[in-house]
Amino acid sequence: MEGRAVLLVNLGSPDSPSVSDVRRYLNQFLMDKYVIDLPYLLRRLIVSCFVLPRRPKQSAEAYASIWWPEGSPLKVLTERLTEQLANKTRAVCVRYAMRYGSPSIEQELISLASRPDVTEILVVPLYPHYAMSTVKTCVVELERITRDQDIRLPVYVHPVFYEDEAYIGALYDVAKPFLQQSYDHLLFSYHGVPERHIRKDDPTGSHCLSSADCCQQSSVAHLTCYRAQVLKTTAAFVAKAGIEQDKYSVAFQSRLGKAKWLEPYTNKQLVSLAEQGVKKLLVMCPAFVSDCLETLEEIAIQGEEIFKAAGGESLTLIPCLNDHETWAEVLAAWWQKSPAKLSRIKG
Ligand SMILES: C=CC1=C(C)c2cc3[nH]c(cc4nc(cc5[nH]c(cc1n2)c(C)c5CCC(=O)O)C(CCC(=O)O)=C4C)c(C)c3C=C
Ligand SMILES: [Fe+2]
Ligand SMILES: [Fe+2]
Repeated sequence: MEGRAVLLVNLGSPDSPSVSDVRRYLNQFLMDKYVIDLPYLLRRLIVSCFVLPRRPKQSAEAYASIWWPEGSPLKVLTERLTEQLANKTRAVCVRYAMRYGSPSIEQELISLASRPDVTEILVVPLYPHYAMSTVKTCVVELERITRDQDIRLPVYVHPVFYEDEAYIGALYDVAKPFLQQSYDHLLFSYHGVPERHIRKDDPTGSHCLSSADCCQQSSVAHLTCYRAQVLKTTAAFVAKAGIEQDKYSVAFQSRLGKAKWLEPYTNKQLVSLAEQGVKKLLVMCPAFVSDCLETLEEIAIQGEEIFKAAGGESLTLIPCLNDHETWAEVLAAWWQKSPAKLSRIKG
């Protein structure tokens, strides 16, 4: 692996919680055709007329409530993970980039490719599960950059790792101290996606979301089915942690717009759990590798309010993998993976 550099890629955050920075970030994010997958003019209309007039102010307030003195939690945690990984590998260089905002993938890829000691680059998208709005957009962006910038050295992408034993082990290491305390229920809250995204990516054209148990049947469609993959993460985690079937459930958060997203929705599930008599609730969010607005604000602040208003007593958020030592060790083992287990970007 001599000459291999590593680039960790996360989603991104605004530069600051000011309304103008949040507006710029939301515009870049939501104008991505893999996030709002509509024809350009319709997407432009929706983003400009329905999202940008009001959402930046609301989101800026939410960001301000979780912002750290060093910056956005997602960005600071990705930076700390990068440092940990650099200390644990012999990679010539370990850097991070953000799909939206800064530092951009383009800037970091150009900088790595221009170093004489770098002979190949391993990109690790920090998403355990495939989704067009996360992994696909990242791969398409890498293809564009290598083509436009004429990057000739091999650029490899690490595959999704939703049921990788080491990843599940790291999730368990982080969660163990919380699971050892008394709790009534564990909720797995995954970022949602529109159902349309899942159907669009289904290579069979007919399997995904065709029945309530389609994700339990074996199908080639699961290579790109976000729902099947998050259910596999959940199953692997509860098997590892020995959690009984009546003590956990799965829900999907962060819905935007009027389209149907994966169900059940987290906010409704929080009310339903409280109404069923759950008092002490644990929530973990394995779709996020780093704590961010969606965990620290949507779950730990808003989610707690919803749960308590419906009769629950406490909601405890289990942190994401962040810069946990075990997670950095898992990544340190992955950096040496042979090209046969990675996919190469076609420039
Ligand atoms: C159509 C809209 C969106 C899709 C689809 C979507 C998928 C998706 N997102 C993440 C991870 C994160 N999303 C975050 C914030 C965020 N997401 C959307 C919209 C969609 N996401 C918006 C508009 C925002 C911005 C905040 C807001 O205004 O609500 C974040 C947090 C970033 C941070 O700065 O902390 C993450 C992380 C995944 C994994 C995913 C699909 C599986
Ligand atoms: Fe999102
Ligand atoms: Fe499926």
